[in-house]
Amino acid sequence: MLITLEGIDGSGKSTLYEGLKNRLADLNPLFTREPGSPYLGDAVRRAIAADSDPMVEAALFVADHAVHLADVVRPALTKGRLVISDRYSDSRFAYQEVSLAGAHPDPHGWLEAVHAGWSIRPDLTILLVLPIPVAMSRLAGRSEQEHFERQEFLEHVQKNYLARAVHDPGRFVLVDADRDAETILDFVEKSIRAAVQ
Ligand SMILES: Nc1ncnc2c1ncn2[C@@H]1O[C@H](COP(=O)(O)OP(=O)(O)OP(=O)(O)O)[C@@H](O)[C@H]1O
Ligand SMILES: Cc1cn([C@H]2C[C@H](O)[C@@H](COP(=O)(O)O)O2)c(=O)[nH]c1=O
Repeated sequence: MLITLEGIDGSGKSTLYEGLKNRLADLNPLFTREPGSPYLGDAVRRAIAADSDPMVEAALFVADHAVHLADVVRPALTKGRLVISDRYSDSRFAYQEVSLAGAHPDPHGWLEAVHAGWSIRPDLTILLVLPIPVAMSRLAGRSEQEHFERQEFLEHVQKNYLARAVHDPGRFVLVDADRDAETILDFVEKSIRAAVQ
């Protein structure tokens, strides 16, 4: 089973991901993330830091996904492992539909086409939803700000995530991320345990 954690920057995904490692240890999940595939993850992070051309960045995210699927996700799923990924293809649809606006005539169509036929659909997607001002105040403490971490940009990204959830309600679990980390962890742990049974 493939479970993904999604949400805007600052929504608390990494905090949740780390917490789930302890909570779900008995299920022996494979914890993984995007971007960050073997041998391409660093290139993607350098491209983000360098504020690259949006199409270059989008192509790198897709390439990172391809390596992640081929070398990490698919082999684990084939062995029957539970896979939990911090970010996955919904990040592309939420972020690159915004970043590619103006750079490509049909960002959504391109993203659909480039994933069709080979990418693996998650069984369950945990979407952390957070008011943008709260996310911005959480991100303000960071020493390095990425170019995606702007209020207007993140507003669009969160709208895209919510639209995807509306179109695929059976896959998405929406989580109010404006609560304390322990409460969120309790709720998500229960949702995942219910899904794997
Ligand atoms: N439930 C919470 N309540 C208050 N602060 C939180 C909560 N969860 C995380 N934080 C804090 O918010 C900041 C961002 O959290 P975190 O790094 O987990 O977010 P993220 O979604 O992984 O962000 P990014 O995608 O940009 O890496 C951190 O300083 C973290 O300690
Ligand atoms: C997978 C993926 C990620 N992004 C963006 C989202 C974040 O701003 C950065 C890095 O992710 P992290 O969770 O903060 O480490 O990249 C994206 O735009 N498109 C993607 O496909």
